[in-house]
Amino acid sequence: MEFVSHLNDRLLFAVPKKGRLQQACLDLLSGSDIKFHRHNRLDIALVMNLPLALVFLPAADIPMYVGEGRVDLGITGRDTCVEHEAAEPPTETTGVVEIMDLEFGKCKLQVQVPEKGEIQTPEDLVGKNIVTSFTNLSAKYFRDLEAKQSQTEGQTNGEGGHKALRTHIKHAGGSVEAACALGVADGIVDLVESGETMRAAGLKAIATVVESTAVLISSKNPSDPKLVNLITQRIKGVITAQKYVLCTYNVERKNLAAVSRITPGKRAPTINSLEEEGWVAVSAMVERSRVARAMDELTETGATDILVTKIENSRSM
Ligand SMILES: Nc1ncnc2c1ncn2[C@@H]1O[C@H](COP(=O)(O)OP(=O)(O)OP(=O)(O)O)[C@@H](O)[C@H]1O
Ligand SMILES: O=P(O)(O)OC[C@H]1O[C@H](OP(=O)(O)OP(=O)(O)O)[C@H](O)[C@@H]1O
Repeated sequence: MEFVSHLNDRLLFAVPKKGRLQQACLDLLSGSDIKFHRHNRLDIALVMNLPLALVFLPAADIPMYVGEGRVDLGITGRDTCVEHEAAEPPTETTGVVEIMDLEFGKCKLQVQVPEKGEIQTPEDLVGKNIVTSFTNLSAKYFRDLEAKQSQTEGQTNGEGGHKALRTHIKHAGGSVEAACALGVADGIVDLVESGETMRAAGLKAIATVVESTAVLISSKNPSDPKLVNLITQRIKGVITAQKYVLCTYNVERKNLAAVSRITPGKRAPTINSLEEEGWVAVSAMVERSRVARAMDELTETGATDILVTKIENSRSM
């Protein structure tokens, strides 16, 4: 394909082609001024203002491409990275490097069983049927559990070899929560965020295998480390801008110590003197999630003219 010849000098950056992480990823790219035009049905897009190409791939496949060094950078869930690394026998991978937690796509990979059944603990599932999209992590989880059980029962692994897994791990590509009701599983290992899907299927969680958020990952030896660093700094700036707001207010100098405790800033608040004797103007970054409370406390402490402004973008070390 003629298009592919344009990729030679470009850093390849994989982003989810659909699903839960995609919109937040596109917002991050847009906030980082990574401009691209994606042709209809094409999974590769050349970036117009950087020597970069975006590759749109299923989130679960991204660690494989990055781990094998075929793609330099990627955004996906941490769950998919640990699933890739848990392959047994190990796949051909040099491993992925987690550069940054992106703080969205928060979920847990959990062992779930029917709410009204006999199974109460993960140990009760040993030797039974498990359905999951995360077969590597589930096999590892139950292998460890079986090893622990054997130890307490005083059994050994024989001649140093891997003992065969007694728990049956079966793969399903989606709608995993239906597996117990359909009689193919005694338990499942699947992602939970709000818990709505789990409860609707009459299931409950009995253990957590992995906690996950979206992460920025790179291969061990990216083709252009300087560009990787530039993109990392831009993305970090966008995430900080999303997380913080800028709070400015006026306060009497005598109350400065008290208000600085309420809005300590990321490093320290910026203080400017006002024309009015004894008064100062303060500006500080405040986490968006606690700004309303901070404004209440500032008012109680005598601050006035409190303004909160959205941060468009940011950059710091
Ligand atoms: N309910 C959820 N809440 C938050 N993050 C989630 C949730 N489900 C999945 N994720 C995250 O998003 C990643 C992609 O999952 P998603 O279900 O969107 O994949 P997909 O590519 O659409 O595949 P599928 O076709 O299997 O659904 C997961 O690996 C996980 O990190
Ligand atoms: O705890 P909740 O907020 O309900 O979210 C959990 C659900 O989200 C994911 O599935 P998704 O909806 O992406 O579709 P899938 O089942 O096809 O993977 C996951 O596999 C669960 O089914």
